Amino acid sequence: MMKKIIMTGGGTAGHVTPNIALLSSLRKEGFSVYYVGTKDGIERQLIEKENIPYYTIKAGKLRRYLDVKNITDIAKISQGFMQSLAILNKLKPDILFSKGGFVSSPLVWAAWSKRIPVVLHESDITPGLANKIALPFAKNICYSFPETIKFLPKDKSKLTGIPVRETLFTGNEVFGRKLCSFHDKKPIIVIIGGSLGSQILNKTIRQSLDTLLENHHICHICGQGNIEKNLNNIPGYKQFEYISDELPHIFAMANIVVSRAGATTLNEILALKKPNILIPLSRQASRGDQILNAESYKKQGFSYVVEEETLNEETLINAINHVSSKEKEYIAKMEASAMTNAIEKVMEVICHNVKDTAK
Ligand SMILES: CC(=O)N[C@H]1[C@@H](OP(=O)(O)OP(=O)(O)OC[C@H]2O[C@@H](n3ccc(=O)[nH]c3=O)[C@H](O)[C@@H]2O)O[C@H](CO)[C@@H](O)[C@@H]1O
Repeated sequence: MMKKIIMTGGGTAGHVTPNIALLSSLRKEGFSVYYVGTKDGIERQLIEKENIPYYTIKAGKLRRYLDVKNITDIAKISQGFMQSLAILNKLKPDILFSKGGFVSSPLVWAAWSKRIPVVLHESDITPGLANKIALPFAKNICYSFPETIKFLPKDKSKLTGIPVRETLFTGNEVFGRKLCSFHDKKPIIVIIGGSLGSQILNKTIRQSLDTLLENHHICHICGQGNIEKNLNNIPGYKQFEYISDELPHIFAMANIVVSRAGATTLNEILALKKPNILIPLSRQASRGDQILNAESYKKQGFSYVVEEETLNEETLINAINHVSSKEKEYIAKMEASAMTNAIEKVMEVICHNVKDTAK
């Protein structure tokens, strides 16, 4: 009989693309795959493109602080829980795989209440809130940085790394250059402000554009709604809101990647061995997970880090000059890093849990 897996995770693409990376292995193992996300979340468009049946539930934001919105969000979470139960009753999955994000919480609780095994995946050094509160309900937790184990129950956690989509390794530099109309051989800087774009990064890149364009082409992924129309026709500068299918070609042509320090993108940059500059999201805007991710990469010699508070034209240009001059050293460090084969390791955890229930 076909085994069934429900995957969940959303809010930002970093909670979705590792799930996509697992799809072909899951199918090879005989799983039929279903996805649960929100109606309007980025997960919907990313998953529907993969032809996976998609079910929606309501999600409420979990907060670490008091806010009047907590009341409406609790109502949404309760509704999400009831919807999750209905989906689980209908699909009767063998396992739930959760990448975290607010949408995952009601589903994790509902699966646990129905004794469906739950496997969590955590990408960051410190677990996100949704995963943190899900820990007692999980059979196993897959994690990505060795440092994370101190936040997790040791007996049921496994260091797997983050699955990377296989298509990312199939990029073609020439396609990438064509896509951006970069006709001469100047080195290319690709800017990725995380899956949602980054205002501060966008501002600094645009302020520094004249200087940057003297010696480079700039491909700027600036996030939904962030295209600056009056910069559209500048030769050597190409803006995108979000890139799906063409991302492999964009990565392939990049000489340097300037990026936020979301764990998924970091892991992809490392897998593709791209010299990089990281600008982690500040502690004011997050729990500080990106700062820790970036510090870890810096310590291992993979990345040059510029703190958001010190980011300006001068520090950006200095960083680019530094990384350009040490390109070979950075690549050598990344090449020497232990490749973890995350897909295989996560698949082992999933299959182990399904076998356990079949007994
Ligand atoms: C603001 C916020 O909450 N950020 C968190 C979010 O990051 P966020 O989801 O923004 O960023 P990540 O770097 O983790 O993942 C982005 C994913 O989207 C893909 N991509 C991006 C741009 C694009 O145009 N096309 C595309 O396919 C990347 O290749 C990557 O696979 O989840 C990460 C993983 O838990 C955390 O480390 C981040 O702190």
